[in-house]
Amino acid sequence: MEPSQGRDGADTGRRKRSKPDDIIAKKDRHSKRPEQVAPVAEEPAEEEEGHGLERFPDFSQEAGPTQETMLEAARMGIPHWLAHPTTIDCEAHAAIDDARLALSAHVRARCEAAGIESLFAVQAAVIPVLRAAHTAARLRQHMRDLCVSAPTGSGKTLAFVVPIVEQLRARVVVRLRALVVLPTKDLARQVRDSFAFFCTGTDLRVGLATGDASLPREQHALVPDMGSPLAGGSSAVDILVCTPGRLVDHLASTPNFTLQHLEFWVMDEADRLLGEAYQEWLPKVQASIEAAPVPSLDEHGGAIPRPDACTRRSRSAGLGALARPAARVQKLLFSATLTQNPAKLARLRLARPLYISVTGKGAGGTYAFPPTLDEFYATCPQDEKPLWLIYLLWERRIRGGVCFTKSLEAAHRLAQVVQTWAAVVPDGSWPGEKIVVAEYSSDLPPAQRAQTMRLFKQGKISLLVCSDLIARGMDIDQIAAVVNYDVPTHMSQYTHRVGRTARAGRHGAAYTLVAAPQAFHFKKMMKDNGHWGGCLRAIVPPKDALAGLRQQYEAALEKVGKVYE
Ligand SMILES: Nc1ncnc2c1ncn2[C@@H]1O[C@H](COP(=O)(O)OP(=O)(O)OP(=O)(O)O)[C@@H](O)[C@H]1O
Repeated sequence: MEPSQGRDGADTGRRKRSKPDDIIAKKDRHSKRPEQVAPVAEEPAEEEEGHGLERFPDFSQEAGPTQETMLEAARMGIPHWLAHPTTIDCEAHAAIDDARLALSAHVRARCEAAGIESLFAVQAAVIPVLRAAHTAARLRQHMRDLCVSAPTGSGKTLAFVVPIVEQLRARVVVRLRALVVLPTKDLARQVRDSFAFFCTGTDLRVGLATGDASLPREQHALVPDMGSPLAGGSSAVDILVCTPGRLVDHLASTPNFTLQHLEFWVMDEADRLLGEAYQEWLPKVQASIEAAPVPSLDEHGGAIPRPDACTRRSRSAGLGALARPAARVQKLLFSATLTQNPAKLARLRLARPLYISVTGKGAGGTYAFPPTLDEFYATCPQDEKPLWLIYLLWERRIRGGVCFTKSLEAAHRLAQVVQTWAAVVPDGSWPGEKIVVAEYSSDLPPAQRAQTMRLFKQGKISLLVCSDLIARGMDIDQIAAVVNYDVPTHMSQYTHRVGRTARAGRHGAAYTLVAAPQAFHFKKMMKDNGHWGGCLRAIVPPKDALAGLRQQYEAALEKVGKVYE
């Protein structure tokens, strides 16, 4: 039966067939995988926030905190600043030439080159704070650390890229002054590209340390002089974008690599960075920033600071009466799902922190979503989920879709089933163009991953099936829809996954397939986070709507089943 016929045609009954779960969730032993390569870090299972001390009182954004919720926050040990965010309306854009932003002609020209007509709410809120802090900080030690929470796709990257470039543009000597840490290589590359774009036309140099290149190569790219120890270190870059593990490698083994000149320390996807040890990166970076520079020895063996040691932070340590108070590194945390765990934030020793929270759809709950996102869910039998995915592809005309599964293995097998199904659908029977499905996972060779992404961006792939590799932070314009094939285990995972679409004011749709055993958990998770009711709409296919798709689906299932026999 053709899919198009089947929509109104009758089902001829179900043949005996392999259960899709047996195929999709089977162990790896029969897997016909390409050559194994070192995997890229997958997004680990998110740690659930919201138990005991970690649970944040639910403040209504409109009404503001009541006396009761304030008391509750105090009782739970939540600091005042965390319980009282500065709330920004997501519609509060600002014109590029708005005087509060004080943007230079250079940055305005780069915005124009990027097609940016106005600044998004998070940018309009954060840029003036950072600009003012750095002008005033030279006179007064009043710089505040920032924690910024804003919906996915709301433009958080430029909220730190623009002010950092503005601040460093006028520097004379190259020093490592801005450190930007991200949890994965792909995200680090993406942010490096944003810096590179805004630094074009300036002398500023941007470095990347993710482990993509060998350690010696990275060392030479970052530190021009590794010969003898220099009190002030040595740097070939002003801005370093890195992953935490590689940063620790450089701190441990790159001569003259130093953080003593830092002015900005950005943690993007901060909740993920704070949620994992990454070789104890956090205390190591803190120790390195706070360490006094190593004095050089003069010819008489006395310790004197070499001229380069007169850094902002070493002045107070080395120059006695001439000492000025040490400048501080400004810490900037960004995430769509910023941790509200006071214990985790306390590890950062934030100074006079300011918490900026940009609203979105679902304001009032802990998580905010892009206002341009439409969310749906469909309750279906566990062993028919692939068929329901095919139904969504067909009925919702999903093109430029990303489908998230719970594991690499599940992604691999699901991709095989849907690919095989697409191949058995006779030409002409599918409304619109041919469906092309591809797998995108961390255990594919990097070249194959890059090629798949290229084809997806060119619109030659209709659906990418993947695990959580690109669930967080990845900014891909072409994603028009997200499918949660497996229900996310935590609300933050749901937020990041669905946030791959509906970015930068574009429309997008998110679909979640909820198998009966997960229905209770899914509904509870949504309700507990104030994201039920009008937020999601149920998809209920008309009777027999799936019948017409079943024949080819079962044929595909059987074919794939044979591979694993
Ligand atoms: N002012 C602007 N005008 C138009 N487009 C913008 C503007 N600012 C950012 N963008 C675009 O919006 C998209 C999303 O931005 P960005 O990746 O910074 O989002 P994000 O808030 O970091 O999302 P996530 O939480 O998912 O990481 C990017 O493609 C970016 O180029």
